[in-house]
Amino acid sequence: MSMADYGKTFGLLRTGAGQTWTDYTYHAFVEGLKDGSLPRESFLHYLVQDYVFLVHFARAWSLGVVKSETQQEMRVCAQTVDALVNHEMSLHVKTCAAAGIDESALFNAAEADANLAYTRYVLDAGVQGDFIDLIAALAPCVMGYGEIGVRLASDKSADTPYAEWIATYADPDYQAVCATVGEMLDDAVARRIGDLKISPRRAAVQARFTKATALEVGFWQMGLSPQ
Ligand SMILES: Cc1ncc(C[n+]2csc(CCO)c2C)c(N)n1
Repeated sequence: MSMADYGKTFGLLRTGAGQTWTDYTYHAFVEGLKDGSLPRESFLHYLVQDYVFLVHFARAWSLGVVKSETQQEMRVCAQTVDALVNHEMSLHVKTCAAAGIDESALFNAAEADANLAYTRYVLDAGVQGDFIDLIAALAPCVMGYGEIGVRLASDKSADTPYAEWIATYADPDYQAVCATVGEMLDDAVARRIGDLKISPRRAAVQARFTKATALEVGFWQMGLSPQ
């Protein structure tokens, strides 16, 4: 198993999520990206939904700016908003354009229920809770794709048309984003909670993380069945 070090808090939450983490990072959609067996139609359906997802995730990371209590937190959240809006979404735009789907069609795409459930769950975690509640719900998305990218890129036997997608998340720049978010999560926990392992908040923080992980599973599942 690829085990990049994304911090102590992430490690604790990842272990705590148990089988749900494996269901997410070894989902049939992911294995289809790895060996190239994922139908193009499913990939495009996923990409269109993922564009809408990223719009709402940019809103959630913007809420992170609002909930920040340190300059480091504000900087990381603001940088993530920039990365999402000005960089990550361009892969989607480029790939979809090649398939004849333009950006306004992406922006106005009808949201699948699994997509709506996930993004609004994360936004609500931030509205209802503090910075930790929000980041615990955001972490599975960031680190999960980091783990998936590294594992899929290390399989040299794979001949897949999804190599560019894999390379995006295996890229050292993206791995650095995961490490930075992991460090910020550790610092945020130290500042507000102390030792999460013995904190009365542990169960609630774990629940946020595990629910967001389960919603990632639902998102892959949605990607497998184009409407
Ligand atoms: C369903 C779904 N989950 C996670 C990601 C990956 N991702 C979303 S926001 C973000 C942080 C900024 O780069 C990353 C890595 C995705 N694209 N789609």
